[in-house]
Amino acid sequence: CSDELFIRPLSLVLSAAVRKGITEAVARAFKDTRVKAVVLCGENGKFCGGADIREFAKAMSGPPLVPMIHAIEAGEKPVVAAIEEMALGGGLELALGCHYRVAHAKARLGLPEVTLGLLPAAGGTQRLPRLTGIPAALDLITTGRHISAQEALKLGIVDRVTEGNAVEAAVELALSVVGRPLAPRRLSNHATPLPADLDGVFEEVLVQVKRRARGAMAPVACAKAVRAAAELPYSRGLECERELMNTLFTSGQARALQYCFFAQRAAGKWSLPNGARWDNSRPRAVHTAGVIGLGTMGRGIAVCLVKAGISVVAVETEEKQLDSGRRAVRGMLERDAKRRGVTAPLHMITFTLSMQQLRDVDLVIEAVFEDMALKKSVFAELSRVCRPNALLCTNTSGLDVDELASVTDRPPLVVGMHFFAPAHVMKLLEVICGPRSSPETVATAMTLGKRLGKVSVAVGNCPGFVGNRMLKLYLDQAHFLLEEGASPEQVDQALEEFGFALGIFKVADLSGLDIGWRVRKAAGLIGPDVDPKFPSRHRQGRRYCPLPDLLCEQGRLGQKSGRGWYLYDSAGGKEARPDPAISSFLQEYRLRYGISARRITEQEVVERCVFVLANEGFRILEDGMAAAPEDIDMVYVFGYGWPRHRGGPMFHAAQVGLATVLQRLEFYHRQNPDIPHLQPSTLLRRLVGARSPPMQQWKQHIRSINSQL
Ligand SMILES: CCCCCCCC/C=C\C/C=C/C(=O)SCCNC(=O)CCNC(=O)[C@H](O)C(C)(C)COP(=O)(O)OP(=O)(O)OC[C@H]1O[C@@H](n2cnc3c(N)ncnc32)[C@H](O)[C@@H]1OP(=O)(O)O
Repeated sequence: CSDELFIRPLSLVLSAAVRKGITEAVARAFKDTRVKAVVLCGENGKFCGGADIREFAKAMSGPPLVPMIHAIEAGEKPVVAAIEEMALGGGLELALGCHYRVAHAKARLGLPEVTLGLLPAAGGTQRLPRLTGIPAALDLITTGRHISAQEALKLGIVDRVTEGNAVEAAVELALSVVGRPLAPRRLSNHATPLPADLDGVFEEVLVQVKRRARGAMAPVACAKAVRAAAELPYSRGLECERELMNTLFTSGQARALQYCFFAQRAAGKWSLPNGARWDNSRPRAVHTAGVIGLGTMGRGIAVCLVKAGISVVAVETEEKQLDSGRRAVRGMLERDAKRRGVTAPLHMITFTLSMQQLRDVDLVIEAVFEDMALKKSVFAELSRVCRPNALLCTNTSGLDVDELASVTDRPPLVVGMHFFAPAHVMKLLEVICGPRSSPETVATAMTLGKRLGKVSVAVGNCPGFVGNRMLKLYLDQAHFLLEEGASPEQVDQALEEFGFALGIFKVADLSGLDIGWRVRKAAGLIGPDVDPKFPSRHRQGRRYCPLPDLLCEQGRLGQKSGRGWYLYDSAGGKEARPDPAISSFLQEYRLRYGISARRITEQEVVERCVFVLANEGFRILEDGMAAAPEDIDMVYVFGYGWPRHRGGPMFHAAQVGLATVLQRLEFYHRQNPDIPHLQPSTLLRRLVGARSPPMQQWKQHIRSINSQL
């Protein structure tokens, strides 16, 4: 119309073309005497998802963001951002350069650059603190969390929130402010409001960020940039922001985190050998679900389902377990509802001792004890009870999904849904596609995972699937290192320095050492043929470490018994302390077997534990149990505490250099010829022979792809 001009970016992201479009249109609008005010909005009801991450890997082209935003802020006509759906990263920075901001009530705002190993380098670290003050800006910039429009209003980030049409509300606001002075609306002119204890605030944030993401550079750089906003004038703060960004931009960490962003999305695009794919297979609607077994896993799964709006029938076999399950699930739902200020949806879950109650559900997730015979009896019973088209899913962590399917009347409707403990918190869902799982079944499980807020990764049906198959070898290395002279705390410290949230022995104590003990018994590694007093260090033709079995025999089961690889204050205690008894136990063990302890370096701990993961990842690719290295990496990042800023074991191997990984594995294998998993995989050798092509080309080097997916 005659006195206003709409400028519409062309897409979700601030690509070079979009920046060009905005720069030119704003210049035109500022020049055009008929235009009194400008409203900036997005296409298709989405304001902006930020800079185009794909452009970061290319040479910079198109107008840069910083001067573009500066020109908007410096303009003599009011510019109002109409924020629909989202203003993220560079998108929010663009909005902060506008003189006013109107958001739709459902919009989300945030500066998630830190999650990509970067910082908001289009003036965001300088403008936001001037608007909200230091603590709120530090929180948003160092965590990257998204906030609602209501929270943004409270923080002063937006001027108005509307339930109606945000563009219309922005136009109304724009017209109402024509002629008002713009200088007070330019955030770069503002002085940053300072907290009384500036040093204290920053010290606390640095402690928090280091705890949250050990070894990650970006959160620390983000805090430094905000500090510049507290101490320097805007223009100097901007320089500091740029310098910090330069360092981050070229770092391996930023590359790894951006890789994770795309790998996470790629994992959703599954395909099966029969041609079924994410985009040609329709998932079933799931309104009601059954959960069988209310142990730790079943409880978490039931909570996830209810929170996603699915009615649940939860089944247990005995009154006592049912009661404690009911209390636990209700407690979790109530705490969650309290935190979110809503009513707990307790009416959506029924607790019962009768399998008959599952007759009408759309899908069942079995989460009973990890025992094939027990699971088979449950699946046979489900076949009898459930409607013929109900999906039957198992939360097994490693058993043969096809063997389970074979006892049912509907193998195509059977699929694995492997959740990770605690199931209502952990983001990973391994969807195990049995050879007979139908495309619709896989599509339903993958889509349900997404609906539950999980990162669903389709994997093949082999012992341990992807995650636990690799974990076993990682754990083996850690145990062998103890035999050779390391202590649990030394191994854990090296892994935590590498970036793992928790070292492997702390994780083992947390999960319970008896879990692996039971699995080893079932695999015939412990049994009547093994002398309990003097167990051999070789089983089934390879080196075996009986240390964890010996610990379990002493009743040291981890946190739950107050003692495991570490000592805890009490049963269930959380604070792990090194235990002198473990040190003597290891010394006696080495003495008994004639092992002379040697000094083990941090490098050896990390290389053996981490390279063995990647080595098995290559074998998994060769076996067709994962469709791509990205899938393996996402399993490790979202399910096993792998440090995101190192991309995943496969990405890390590529970063270190495949030739180096090969050479180090050969070295360790020469030292330990009885550990077959240190022997480099065929695919790794072939890739090195082909001069280490990029990850996207790895699959081309598998001789005969026998995809199980
Ligand atoms: C030497 C120094 C030089 C420095 C020069 C650089 C200056 C930089 C200045 C400023 C820094 C600003 C940085 C940024 O803005 S970084 C980006 C920040 N934004 C984000 O992190 C948001 C990322 N996106 C999301 O969170 C979500 O995608 C969403 C909320 C926007 C939408 O979610 P949803 O509807 O679930 O869709 P998908 O996630 O599936 O995404 C759809 C599709 O779009 C792709 N995509 C999304 N966001 C981006 C993006 N920012 N860049 C590129 N591509 C993006 C996504 O990958 C999907 O693609 P598909 O899989 O191919 O379908």
